[in-house]
Amino acid sequence: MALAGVRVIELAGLAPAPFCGMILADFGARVIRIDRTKLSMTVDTQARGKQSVALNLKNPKGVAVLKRLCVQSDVVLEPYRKGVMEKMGLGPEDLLKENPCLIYARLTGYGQSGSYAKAAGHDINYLAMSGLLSMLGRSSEKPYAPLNLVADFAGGGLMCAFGIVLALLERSRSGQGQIIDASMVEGAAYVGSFMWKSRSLGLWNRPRGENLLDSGAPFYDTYRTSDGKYMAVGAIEPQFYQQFIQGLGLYDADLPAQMSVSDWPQLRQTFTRVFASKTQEEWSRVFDGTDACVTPVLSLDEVLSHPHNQARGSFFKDSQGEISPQPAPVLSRSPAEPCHSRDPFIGEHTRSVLKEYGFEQAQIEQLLSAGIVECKEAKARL
Ligand SMILES: C[C@H](CCC[C@H](C)C(=O)SCCNC(=O)CCNC(=O)[C@H](O)C(C)(C)COP(=O)(O)OP(=O)(O)OC[C@H]1O[C@@H](n2cnc3c(N)ncnc32)[C@H](O)[C@@H]1OP(=O)(O)O)[C@H]1CC[C@H]2[C@@H]3[C@H](O)C[C@@H]4C[C@H](O)CC[C@]4(C)[C@H]3C[C@H](O)[C@]12C
Repeated sequence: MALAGVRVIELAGLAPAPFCGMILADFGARVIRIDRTKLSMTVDTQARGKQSVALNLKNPKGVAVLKRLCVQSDVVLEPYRKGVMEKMGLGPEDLLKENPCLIYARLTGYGQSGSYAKAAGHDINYLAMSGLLSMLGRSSEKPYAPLNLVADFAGGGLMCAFGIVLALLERSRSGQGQIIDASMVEGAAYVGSFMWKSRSLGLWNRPRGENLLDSGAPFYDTYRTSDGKYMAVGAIEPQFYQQFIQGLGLYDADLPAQMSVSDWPQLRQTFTRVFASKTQEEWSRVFDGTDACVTPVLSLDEVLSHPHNQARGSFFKDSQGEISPQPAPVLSRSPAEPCHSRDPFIGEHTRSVLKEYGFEQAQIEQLLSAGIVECKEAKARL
C-alpha cells in the first residue's frame, strides 16, 4: 500500500482527526491512537485499522512516554486547542528538535494564529467563518449546514491527510519534517474555491437557494416519488435536459424555456407533479441507461445493493456486518486495503506498542501499575 512503513501517532480527537487517521491507515500507514486512561468506550467511530495505547497525559511520566513514541514516528497528528501540546512540552519545536524528520500535523478549527485560534468550535462555526454557510440552504430559509461534512471532513480530516502526504513526499527529497497548520475554516474555504472563482460567471448573483446549483433551478433538485422516496435531478446542459424532459413524458414545446428563471416555479411544479406519479424504482428504470442525469436518492442501507455500486465494490461489509464506503480513490498498483476486523479496544495495544518502541518489560510493568498507561488486551477465544 502507498503509505506502508509510515508510523503515525494520532492523539484522540472528536471527528476530523480520527477521519484523517483512518485515511492514512486505509492506505497502509501504521496508526497508533493515544487514548485517555479510565475510559471504557471511545467516541472514535473512524478507528478502522488503528491500534490503541491508553496513556495518562496529566502525569509527566505519561507525557514522557508520548514524547518517546512521537520522536520515533513519522507523523504526529494532534487535534487540540492551540497551546495544549506546548503546555505539555510536546510542541513542534520540542519534538522536531529531537526528530527533525517528524511531520507534525495540527488539525484545528481556526488555525494556530489569529484572534479565534484558542476558541472552542465545531463544524458549523468553521463553515460559517469560511463564507460557505451563507450560501447553503433553501430559498427564503436560514442557512443550513449539510451535516458536519464540509468543515470537519472535507476541509478538515481529508485536507489534513493531503497535507501529511505532501509533507511525506517533500521529506523524501529534503530529508526534513515540517509543521502542518490545518485550519478547518481555510480547508473548507479551499474546498469551496469554485464558489469564489465562479462568481464572475454570475452563478451566485441571486439570493441563497435561487441559483443554478443551490436548488434554485428546477432541473437541479430532488423530487418525491409516489412511494415517498426521492430522485435527484442534475440535468443542466441542454442535451441532457432534453433527455430528462423526454423521460418525464413531457414535450419541450409545452414548457417554458429551461433557463427562463421567472418560469422556474412553474417548471418545478410540473416536475413535482410528474415525479409523484411513479415509484423510485419505476423512475430508475425510466432513466437508467440515459444521459438525463437522474438517479435515485439512496439511503445508507441501500447503497450496497445498487447494481452499479455492487459491480465496482464501492461499499463493503466488515466482520461486524457494518457497511462502509471503500477508501477512495482507487490506485491501480497500490490500492488501499481497509481493515475488516473490529475497532481496537481502548488500550488494547499498549503493551505491544511500548515494547516495539523500545520500552523494557520492567518499565512497562511500572507504568501499568502506576496507572500511567493502561492495557486491555483482547481475551483469546477458546
Ligand atoms: C460525534 C460527536 C462529535 C461531533 C463533531 C463535531 C460536529 C465537530 O465539529 S468536531 C471538531 C471539533 N473541533 C476541533 O477538533 C478543533 C480543534 N480542537 C478544539 O478546538 C478543542 O479540542 C475542542 C473545542 C474540540 C475541545 O476542547 P476541550 O476544551 O475539550 O479540549 P482542548 O482544549 O483541546 O484540550 C484537550 C485536553 O485534554 C487533555 N488530554 C488529551 N488527551 C489526554 C490523555 N490521553 N490523558 C489526559 N488528558 C488528555 C489535554 O491535556 C487537554 O487538557 P487541558 O485542557 O488541561 O489542557 C460526538 C461529540 C460528543 C460525543 C458523545 C459524548 O461523548 C457522550 C457519549 C460517549 C460514549 O462513549 C459514546 C456515545 C456518546 C453519546 C458520544 C457520541 C459521539 O461521539 C459524540 C456525540
